[in-house]
Amino acid sequence: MSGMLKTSIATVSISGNLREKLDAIAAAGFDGIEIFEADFIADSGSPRDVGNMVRDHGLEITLFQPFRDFETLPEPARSKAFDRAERKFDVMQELGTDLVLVCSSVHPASLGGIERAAHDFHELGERATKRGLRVGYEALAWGRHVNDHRDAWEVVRRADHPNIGLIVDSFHTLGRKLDPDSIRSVPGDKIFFVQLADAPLIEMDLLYWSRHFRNMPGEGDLDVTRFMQAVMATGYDGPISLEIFNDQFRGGNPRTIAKDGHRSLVALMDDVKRTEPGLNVHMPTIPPRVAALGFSYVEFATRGAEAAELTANLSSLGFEHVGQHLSKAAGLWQQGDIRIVVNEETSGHAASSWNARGTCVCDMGFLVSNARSAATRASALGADVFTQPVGAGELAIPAVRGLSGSALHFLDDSSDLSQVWQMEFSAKPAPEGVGLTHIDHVAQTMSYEDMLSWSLFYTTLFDMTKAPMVDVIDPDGLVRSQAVEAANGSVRVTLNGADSHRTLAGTFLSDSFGASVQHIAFATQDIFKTLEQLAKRGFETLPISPNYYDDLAARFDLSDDLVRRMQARGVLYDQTGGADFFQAYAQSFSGGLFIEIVQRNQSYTGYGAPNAPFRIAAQKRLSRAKGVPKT
Ligand SMILES: O=C(O)c1ccc(O)c(O)c1
Ligand SMILES: [Mg+2]
Repeated sequence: MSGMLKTSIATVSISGNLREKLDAIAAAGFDGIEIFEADFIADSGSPRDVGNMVRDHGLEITLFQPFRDFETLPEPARSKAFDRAERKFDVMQELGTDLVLVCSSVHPASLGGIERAAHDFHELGERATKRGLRVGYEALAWGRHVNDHRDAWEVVRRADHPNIGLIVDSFHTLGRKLDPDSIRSVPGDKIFFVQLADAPLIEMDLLYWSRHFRNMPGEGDLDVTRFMQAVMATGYDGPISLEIFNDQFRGGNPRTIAKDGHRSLVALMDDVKRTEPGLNVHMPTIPPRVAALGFSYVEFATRGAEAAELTANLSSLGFEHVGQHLSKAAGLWQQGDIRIVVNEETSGHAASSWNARGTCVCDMGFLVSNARSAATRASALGADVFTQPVGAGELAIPAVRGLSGSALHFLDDSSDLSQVWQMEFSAKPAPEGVGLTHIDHVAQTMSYEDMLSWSLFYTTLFDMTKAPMVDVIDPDGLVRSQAVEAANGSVRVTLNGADSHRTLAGTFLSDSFGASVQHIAFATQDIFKTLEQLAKRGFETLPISPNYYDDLAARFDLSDDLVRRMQARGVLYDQTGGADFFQAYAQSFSGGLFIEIVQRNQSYTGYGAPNAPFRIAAQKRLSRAKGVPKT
């Protein structure tokens, strides 16, 4: 009987030289690799050396690939193809792997014909058997004659050879919109190998899409779970292997990409088990995705004058200092359900965050359905557990490392964790303040290439889904924004990816020495009432150009009075499907952090992206006027 399912990844999926790739793949927890011919040719070691190097990393070579343009050639090309195959067999034996992938021919001279192909594969099977090797046939979505896994299976079936089997690849099946359930009728022992990849739905040439835009299962839009359910239903028990051709990954950090890949496989197989419990999936059981019910708190690391500026800001926003930590230099500021911890410790996590990047969000607490399960699932998905010494009278709250090493704590109502505010801060009841009720969303700014990693992080750990990607137009460049959201919007995080240093997000990214929370949006039920009370406290909103309001009156059917009131308070407006959205901004503090105030009609699901160019222009105008360098 079989043991645990083996995980594998193709060496093309990540950057670096072969040794760097192997280090990253082994560290991420994979069992094996598909070795791409080019990776081994580029290495200076002999095939035997390369094989040993792979095994020294605790990895096995699950597949050698690709062997191209083999089947249905006329003579003399046909004989040459068999000669080429024999040379590859030599290499495989030296490397120490028994399975080769033959992808369907794109050769202009190939004749096609299922029976002719089956005949060629039968003969190849005979030759492979002499060497103790096996051959898998994969239909490329753009193959000249065979481009559908059902036809590849018919070739394999008719080849009728124990050493000839089928290789399925989720991209080729799902990318061509073929029904993955057609795989269910293939006998599991005739599927020799399974390759997995997702991809964003973009209309383009299949080959170009496949070679440049594949990504990890869960990072794209294909139903890889359904594909994998079909594969597992056949009784397949070979390796599950990622084969990701992606321009960005080729230049990315090999360790991050490998980790993301392993995370995607663990989450995928967990989804497969949960969606179709009857399947025999030999993977360790992990807790299900955790419901994210709200933000419990956001914690700033700060010090001295910046701390004074931050608390003055909070105070002008209607927050009150409701408690002080029993042993740490950390104050709790609250209004409604919004808790902000202001941490001025000179040692520990907050201190090192402040040392590295100045005033910043060093920690967030999510209220979840079950905090312990969240931590267990997070570790199973490869997150780094975060721990700090727990002082007398303090609770050990489970946590992992989030964006850029920041902490992400899990709290729930079902255990003593809900007592933390009383126990550690002797917190007074929260004031109503100016009517800010809860955190609507937190915006994390990162470099564009980190966006997939973090959306995968949130959507595999929590019961959260991705909203459609939005372009935020900055006067100096484009910022991509991807929101991840819990059902009914109880937790929303926007991931903003900058790739130019001249955008507001890009400037923040370099000034804050890495990815971090750039803004926090607080919700109110009545933005005008809230802003009126704030004005009395001397709070200043970001001034918006009068042109914006002329345009607004032209774009939407709004009363003159409403537009006038918006203009008076610097309120921006958006509407989708009849649902209103109002937003206003506070002036930035501490190197570009800022606060947003929103009033969201229940069914408005966006973030006011159409307003971003005007808001960003206003922020840049203001920082220039204040003489803040570089923006
Ligand atoms: O793009 C290709 O040529 C290619 C090669 C081998 C594969 O397994 C594949 O899915 C694609
Ligand atoms: Mg493939």
